[in-house]
Amino acid sequence: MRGIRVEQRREAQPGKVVVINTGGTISMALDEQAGAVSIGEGQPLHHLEPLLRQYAASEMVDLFQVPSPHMTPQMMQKLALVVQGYVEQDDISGVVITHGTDTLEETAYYLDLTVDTEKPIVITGAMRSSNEVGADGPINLVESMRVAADARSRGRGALVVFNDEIHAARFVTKTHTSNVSTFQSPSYGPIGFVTARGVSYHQPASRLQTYAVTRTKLANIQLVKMVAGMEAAWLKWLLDTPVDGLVIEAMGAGNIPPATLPIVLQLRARHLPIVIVSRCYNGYVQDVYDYEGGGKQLRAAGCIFSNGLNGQKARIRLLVLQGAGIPPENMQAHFSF
Ligand SMILES: NC(=O)C[C@H](N)C(=O)O
Repeated sequence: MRGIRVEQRREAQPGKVVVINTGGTISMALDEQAGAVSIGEGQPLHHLEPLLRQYAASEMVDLFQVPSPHMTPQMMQKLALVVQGYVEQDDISGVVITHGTDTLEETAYYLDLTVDTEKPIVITGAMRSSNEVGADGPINLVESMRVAADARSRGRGALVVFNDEIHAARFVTKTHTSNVSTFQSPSYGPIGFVTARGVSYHQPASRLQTYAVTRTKLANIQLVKMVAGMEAAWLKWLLDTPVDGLVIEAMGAGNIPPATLPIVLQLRARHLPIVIVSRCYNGYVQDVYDYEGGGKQLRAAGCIFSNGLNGQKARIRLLVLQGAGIPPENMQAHFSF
């Protein structure tokens, strides 16, 4: 143990790490009798504060107490403002956020896109609740603390720390319903590891553009997944609903079933921004196919092709871009990064 702490002190930044709790399994407990996991009363993670202080000066605050399927873009926006407020304080060197894992990647990506700072922002959670054998919450929280307190974590945007791995918010996704190694970055892998001796990165720090969300009313962006034999009727509601944008999880390299194409063309005729991503979890979408519903037709209709983001993250990106007032004609450039 002493070795870990010595290494940690050497790399720690002078300031304090703020831990912001938002809920999730990390702050839940298993009720043996009911056989179900649920959110507890009070301040579930505060008993860990003495442990966390062994690694860095810290302060813990409770913002939300929700399971992450209850998370909304409005709550993400509120969290981003709170985080921005903390990172602008000189005595704070980084922020850790505890969050449910189901939508953790969406919140992480929202923060990555909107919080303007070089300071580390780390998001973590747990797959096993606090009183289950092998609970992973405490170790994930301690490791997040070590990452947030480490000067080498600066300038990397929002990071997801889970199961000894450090992932970039842009690439990471939840891949397993129950395994503690659920967070993976398909195609890219983790950008670093948390080891017994310290925090280690195998990629240089890189930070992409952030956006100031200036519009108070968040855009209404829908996400639709294409399936074999999909008919127009499944999409017709989009013509009667006031939506601000649409993300289509298309097939393969970016193609849709022919019956759905007329609806997409009608939506484009109304200048609705439509972002194409793939159902595949590896690779980019491209306009390579020239058949009914093929990528070439989607591109010709002015659909935006995204660079390897999954559907839920492309939705967050479009939401942020609209919130930042990026004009529709510039959207493609902001999806080609
Ligand atoms: N492991 C978890 O945190 C899952 C939980 N359903 C949540 O996202 O809040």
